[in-house]
Amino acid sequence: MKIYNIALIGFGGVNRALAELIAIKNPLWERDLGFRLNIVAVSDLHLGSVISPNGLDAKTLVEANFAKGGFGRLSGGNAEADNEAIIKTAPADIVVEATFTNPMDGEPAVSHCRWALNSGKHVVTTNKGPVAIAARELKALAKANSVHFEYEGSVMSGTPVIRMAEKTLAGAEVKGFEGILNGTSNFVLGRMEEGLDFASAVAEAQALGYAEADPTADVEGFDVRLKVVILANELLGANLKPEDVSCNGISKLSPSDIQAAAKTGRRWKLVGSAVRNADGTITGSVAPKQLALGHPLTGVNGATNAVSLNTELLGPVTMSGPGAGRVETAYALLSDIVAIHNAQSANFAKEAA
Ligand SMILES: NC(=O)C1=CN([C@@H]2O[C@H](COP(=O)(O)OP(=O)(O)OC[C@H]3O[C@@H](n4cnc5c(N)ncnc54)[C@H](O)[C@@H]3O)[C@@H](O)[C@H]2O)C=CC1
Ligand SMILES: N[C@@H](CC=O)C(=O)O
Repeated sequence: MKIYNIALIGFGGVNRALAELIAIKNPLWERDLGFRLNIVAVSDLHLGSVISPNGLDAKTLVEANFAKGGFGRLSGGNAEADNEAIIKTAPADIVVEATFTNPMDGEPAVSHCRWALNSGKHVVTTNKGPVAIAARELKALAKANSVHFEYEGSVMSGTPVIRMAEKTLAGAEVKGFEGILNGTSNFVLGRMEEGLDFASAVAEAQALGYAEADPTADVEGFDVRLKVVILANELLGANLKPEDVSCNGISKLSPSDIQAAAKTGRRWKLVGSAVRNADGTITGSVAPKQLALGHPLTGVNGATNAVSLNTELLGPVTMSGPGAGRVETAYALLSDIVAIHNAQSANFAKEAA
């Protein structure tokens, strides 16, 4: 049975949820997936950092309710985050990057990924910054170091849109897509339709763990813009940067706009889309749209996301599932680790044959 040592960079909602899952699900994963996870290091801006080569108790990490700098109290701990040393020197097989998404230049997460890959460690991440801004470089770095760079949770949380489109729909020829790609804004639009004001709806989304550290990214469309870039680059072979994608959010919609649309059987949705044009160029956009009841995205409610892929051979293929949430996103990290484990197991089997 395989044990993967992991280092957690960032210990907020998502990585904490992964630790919670590790505390209870390792025996199940060992039986069903063929591995267990052992946390050997954690580094967090607020809590500090800690390395324990034999492993930290996941339950204690989750339940201890550490205050600012609290990891400094642990053996091997430091009251300050020390990402570079942790990533480069912790005895980890996999670095789990779940710090804040920086929609401008992806830093410092891009550097976290570079340090890990250059140290021969796999990276799994839910952070959209490095994927939207530096995926090509990071994939090449992973290849050069014979490790994996996996990022299923960067779009639609634990709903496996990237792997589904790339693996299961290989050959179907994706020509474009449109989707609801931000759980917070979709949740906020739904709550406003029910009569809640914008600020209270955003506060609810924050409490539920859906929103970015700065929810401006959710409501102004910046988060969807990163996801449009990721999907367009992955599925359409584009080379878009965030600034190539036009972007408008939902903050200018008033409760009366939303309720007026509802009265006519329509719903406002924040739609992210990209299309391959006749000349081969790819155009991406993010904009609020009023959708009619029969549209496949109209009935997608709450933090649920959906994407409709326009394929040459199948026509539209629509996938829907959680787009945000702590456990839902931690599942994406697990699914990335399963992908690494399966690839490694296949390699070992090939070498042994
Ligand atoms: N929460 C969700 O539903 C989803 C989140 N994501 C992405 O996953 C990542 C993590 O999300 P959450 O855990 O919800 O965020 P969070 O805001 O709850 O936690 C982020 C943690 O990272 C720490 N941190 C920030 N910068 C750091 C740095 N430079 N070094 C060390 N630690 C640092 C913070 O102290 C915080 O504890 C974000 O990039 C987010 O965009 C992706 C899909 C869904
Ligand atoms: N804040 C994001 C989280 C996932 O990327 C959202 O609300 O969708």
